[in-house]
Amino acid sequence: MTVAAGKTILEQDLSDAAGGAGEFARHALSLAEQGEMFRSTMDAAQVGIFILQDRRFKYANPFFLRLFGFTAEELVDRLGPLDIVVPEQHPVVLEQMQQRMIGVNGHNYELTAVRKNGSTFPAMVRGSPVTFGGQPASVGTVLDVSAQKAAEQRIRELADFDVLTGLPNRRLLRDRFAQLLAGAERDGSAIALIFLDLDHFKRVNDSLGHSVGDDLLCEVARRVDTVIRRVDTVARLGGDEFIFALPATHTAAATEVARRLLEVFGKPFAVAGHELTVTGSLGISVFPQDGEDLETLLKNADAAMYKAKELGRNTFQFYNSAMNTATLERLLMESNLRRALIQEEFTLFYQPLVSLQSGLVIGVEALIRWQHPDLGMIMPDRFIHVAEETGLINQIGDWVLCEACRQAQRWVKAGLPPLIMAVNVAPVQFRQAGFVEVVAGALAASGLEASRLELEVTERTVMHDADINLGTLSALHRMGVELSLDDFGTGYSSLAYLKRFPVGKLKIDRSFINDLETDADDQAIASTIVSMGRNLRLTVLAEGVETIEQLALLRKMGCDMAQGYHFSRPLPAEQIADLLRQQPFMNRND
Ligand SMILES: Nc1nc2c(ncn2[C@@H]2O[C@@H]3COP(=O)(O)O[C@H]4[C@@H](O)[C@H](n5cnc6c(=O)[nH]c(N)nc65)O[C@@H]4COP(=O)(O)O[C@H]3[C@H]2O)c(=O)[nH]1
Repeated sequence: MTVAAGKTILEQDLSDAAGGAGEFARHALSLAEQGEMFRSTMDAAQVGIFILQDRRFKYANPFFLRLFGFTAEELVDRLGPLDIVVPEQHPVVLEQMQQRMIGVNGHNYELTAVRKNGSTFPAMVRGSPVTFGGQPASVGTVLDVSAQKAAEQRIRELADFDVLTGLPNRRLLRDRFAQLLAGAERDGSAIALIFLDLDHFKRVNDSLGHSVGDDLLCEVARRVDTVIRRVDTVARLGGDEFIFALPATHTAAATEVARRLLEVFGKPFAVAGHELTVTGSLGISVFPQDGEDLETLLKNADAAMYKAKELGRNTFQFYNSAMNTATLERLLMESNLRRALIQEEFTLFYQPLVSLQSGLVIGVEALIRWQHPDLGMIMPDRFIHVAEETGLINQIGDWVLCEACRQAQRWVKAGLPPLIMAVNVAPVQFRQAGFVEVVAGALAASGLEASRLELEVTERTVMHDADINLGTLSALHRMGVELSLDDFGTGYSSLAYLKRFPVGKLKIDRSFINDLETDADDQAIASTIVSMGRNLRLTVLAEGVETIEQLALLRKMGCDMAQGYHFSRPLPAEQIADLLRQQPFMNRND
């Protein structure tokens, strides 16, 4: 059987339907016209479309045949999905076929497809169960996603490595450290973290110029890399700061590595015709006694490094608890936070979200502030993590949601145009039981339409336990609430989950916008995210836009929206109202 098989099945199906219902005569189109319409649609479709029955292709449209390099005669009734997918993925394909047989709808999934000539490509496939001739069958689509995968890979590479030295950057360090931590927790071993800061590096930059400074950093990176083991990670945090993460390393072994690192600086560096003598100061913290997560260990290693500088530089110090009073500070903060909730010390500021097409403010992001009676305004970076660690974030987050929804309605009542209200949702809050109900409650109490609420979650939040989160995201999506991915580019940046999760907006992380004018890699990342978003029909917003040059570049890339100090800092509700009254308040591309 050939492509004609497709006709047979379709026609039979149509006449079954017509005979059964006795309605077909009333339809405007004849059977022949319907058949014609089917064929021309299939011929023109820019996606591979196939029909499967009994594990064999019964039909494939021209796009599909071109994609795989088969003729209809070679494929139809002769081959099945297992013949065009790499063997390792046969179990997945079999399971999917089984699901379609029992009538379960599929979602997008990725496969490595094999063409007739043996070459492979990443394919995005989706199937739906149907019945043909009274027998179960499935109809599916397939797309070649090589270009998107290449873009994803490029984003990840650019996002994970320091461009100057090629060493892992902070993001990759965070990922690697999470793995080390899981291992150390499993087998009860220690991890040492060494913070290296070059002594008087600024003098090199100031006296010999940045390019000599850069060359020196590369040379240092090369040398220190020779001192550590393969299992160790050295990362550059930026400037002249390097971090070493050493698994299974107790104090004695860490001392040994620190000595070797100091020796690295024993010989002068030959850089751009100069002989430079540089030394370094090292601070060391050890998991678990000096901290149980990367941030704490980094902070403590940093404190120890400062101590080493105080002691005359070119030496190392281990962290001890007297070096900072972080724990005490945290305890204080926790009880303070509880009181702040009761005494209503929190307030929301709002930062405009601007459409780059119209120049209008079409939404705001709610950002929490803590108006402390003695300390004044405290920014969220100082207390949100404590709230997350202690679970208080649920109550704080619920308050933020309700207040933000209420405020959005207050502006409408004051005669201002309706805005999108974007609210940050912390991972713990997102995963709490009943979160969907909390959102529904906030909407009902305020009267805000669901479509005007946008919840901002980070990539890491949704990827953690993706299946459970998919349930929550889908429930919110069904309610009509918009979902946006915050800090995009710093996590997984994966097409597969973007397609899977009902997300409507990507927010390009501020770290890619900071140096947009000068950093070609950041430009590549931002424009890749913009085009990825466009392909997936997602709105893309750039965070942290501070200059007109950044704005111009983003416009050129086709970015939809932006947010940042260039337009406005986060403001109290009344000032936002003033600003909205001046709309169109900015077409600041001049
Ligand atoms: N340098 C620079 N910064 C800019 C610019 N434009 C905006 N920002 C700052 O970037 C942050 C944007 O919010 P975010 O990435 O969601 O990051 C937020 C968010 O992760 C968290 N946060 C704030 N409010 C809440 C909240 O109600 N709930 C939760 N869970 N987290 C919140 O705290 C973070 C920091 O908030 P803020 O300090 O208000 O800092 C805000 C904002 O003031 C710019 O042009 N340049």
